[in-house]
Formats: sequence, structure tokens, C-alpha cells
Amino acid sequence: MTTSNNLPFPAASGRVFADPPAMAHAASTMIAEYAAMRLTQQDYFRIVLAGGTTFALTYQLLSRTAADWSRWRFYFGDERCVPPDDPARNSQLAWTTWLRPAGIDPRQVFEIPAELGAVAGAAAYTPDVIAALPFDLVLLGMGEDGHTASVFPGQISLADQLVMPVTHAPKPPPQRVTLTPAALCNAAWVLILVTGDSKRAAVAAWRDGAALPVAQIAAGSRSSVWCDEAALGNAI
Ligand SMILES: O=C1O[C@H](COP(=O)(O)O)[C@@H](O)[C@H](O)[C@H]1O
Repeated sequence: MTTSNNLPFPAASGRVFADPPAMAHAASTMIAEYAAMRLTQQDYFRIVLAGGTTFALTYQLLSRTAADWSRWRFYFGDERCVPPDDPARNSQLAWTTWLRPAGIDPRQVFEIPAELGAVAGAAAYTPDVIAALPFDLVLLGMGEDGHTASVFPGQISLADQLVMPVTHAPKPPPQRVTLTPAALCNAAWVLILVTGDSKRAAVAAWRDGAALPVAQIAAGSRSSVWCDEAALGNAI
């Protein structure tokens, strides 16, 4: 595993890994250790899960980890407005790779009811987020355009909004529900994982100071940004 603690992401600590499996092994170990440490001081560990594909192996590895799962509470950073059992749902990835194999009780999982539609889903999820804040850990991936969760470039959220509807996402499906930067930054730790050469241009723009959603959240929180070598390209 290759690591470095001084990647110049604005206001975030960085680390680079040879490839996605090396990153996933380190992430799963660190998440489990961090949760165990927090649980020596509090009753529950509140984690926000990322959607997309980047975290799939990390989730699988966590599912095989020995942990006091009964004290974990699971939330989601964003959800796509498709039926609850649609494979495109971010919650489906979490259930398939981690929650079901680990035997997590569904009452510990706070899903975004995106099947209600973007506006109603955001309104329905807001009380769950208010009750959970501050989160212990927020997991985030990054899209090719620098979006994270379903906060896309150019999107504006009101300062006091914690969950917002997205009705014209540039990446399908267009209707989504997302936690806003105000909610995603309200966490003891934010871990952002970025892998693959398709993310290289956004990573370079971020490091050059571009105002991407992922950059805004990394700068506004206690964040770590982990990249693999493919995402960094010759910037290593
Ligand atoms: O649409 C989404 O994309 C991002 C990035 O996904 P990935 O497949 O490149 O990991 C993801 O973090 C977000 O939760 C998801 O809804």
C-alpha cells in the first residue's frame, strides 16, 4: 500500500493508494477502528453511507468485520427516485454488500424514501437527519464532474436546508434526494474515496482550487481525501 499524508487538497488531509483494493482494505479497517473508538464514549455510532460504486468493496470487507453492529445507525447521503427494490437505489448496494450479510436489523437503517418523489422524499427524511446530527462519520464518493452525494456543480442549497430535492440531475436518474453540504459537513469525520482514471480531470481541477461540490464539502468539514494512483495520474 502506498500512502502519503500531504496531498495538497485544500483543507483536507490526503492519502494515495496503489489501487482500489488497497484503499478498500485500509478504509474498512479504519472505519471499524474509528467506530469502536467512538463507541467507548457514546451509545450509538451514526454513519452516512455513500452510493455509487466506489465503496462496494469497502462495504463487503466491513460486512466480514467483527463489530458491535447493534450500536450502529445507518443513514444515506443521497438516493435516486426509483422504486425501493430497484438495483439503481443506493440503499440496494448497501444492503447487498454490507447490511444484509452482516445481519443488520432494518430498524437500524434510515433509508431515504426517495420512492415518494424528490420533494416529498426530502421533506420526509429531514426529521431523521435533524435527530441524527452531528454524524460520527460521513462517507462520500465523487462523480466525474466533481459531484458528491447528489450535490451537482451549480446547484444551490439554502443555508438552513439539510435535505433537498434534486429534479434535474445531469446523471441519471434526474430525480434524486440529497443531504446538503450543511448536513454532510456536520460530522466528526468525513471520508472521501476517489478511484479510477475517469475521475482524474475532476481531481486535478479540485487540487487547482475549482469550486466543485466535493471541494466545498471537504473544505468545510474535518475531512480525509483518499485517492488511488489512477485518479491522481501523474500528479502523484
Ligand atoms: O450518482 C452518484 O455518484 C457518486 C459517485 O459514484 P461512483 O459510482 O463513481 O462511486 C456517488 O458518490 C453518489 O452517492 C451517487 O448517487
